[in-house]
Amino acid sequence: MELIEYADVDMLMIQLANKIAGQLRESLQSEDFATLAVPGGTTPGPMFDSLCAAELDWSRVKVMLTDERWVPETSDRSNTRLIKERLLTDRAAAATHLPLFAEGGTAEEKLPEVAGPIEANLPLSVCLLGMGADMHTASIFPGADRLNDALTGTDTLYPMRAPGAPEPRITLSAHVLNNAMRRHILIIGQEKREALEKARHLSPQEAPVASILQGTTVHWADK
Ligand SMILES: O=C(O)[C@H](O)[C@@H](O)[C@H](O)[C@H](O)COP(=O)(O)O
Repeated sequence: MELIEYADVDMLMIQLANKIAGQLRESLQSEDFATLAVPGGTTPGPMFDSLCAAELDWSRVKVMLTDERWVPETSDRSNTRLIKERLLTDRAAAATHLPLFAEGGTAEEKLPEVAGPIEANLPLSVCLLGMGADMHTASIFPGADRLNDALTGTDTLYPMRAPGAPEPRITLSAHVLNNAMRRHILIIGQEKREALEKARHLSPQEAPVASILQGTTVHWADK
């Protein structure tokens, strides 16, 4: 794991967006398509605001979430809504969105339908993850019902219910996250920095983020 500290959050968001845009361009030099996975939550919005304006051939980029809350897009908890509003806009409106949510059923029922197009576009060229102070990443939470499957199974997606998550979730597996060609984590603030340090000495069961740290670049700013 490599840790990059930035002078402030604004600097981090701009430089990380440049880095990801550069890596997508690099992928597009040798591949017909590039695949980008991004987290939802409250942290990455400003990074999306920069990335969506990046000059690259977005028509050859497929964008997906690392995980989703199983709520309709009308909910302000919807990560799909977040990326539609802040990432799949401007130049990036030309990208193809591979949805991690489908109306009309539970995550368990809809999983095969959602998994098909995602599987057809793996491995991920670039994977950006978030992390919670409880050391979850994507929706792989400590204490979750399918924790072990998501950490050790070879399926692409797992439905997930966890005490720390207010609604059912769906998440890419650690297997898929670890097979990404390039992996980044974006975290802000002292609490998450301390959680990350702690996670490095814990098992993935206790600290799921520990399962994807090898070869990952962590981007951090205090505020
Ligand atoms: O849907 C989600 O919640 C995410 O994808 C999740 O894994 C997120 O990255 C962390 O929970 C951090 O969330 P914050 O950025 O809101 O702290």
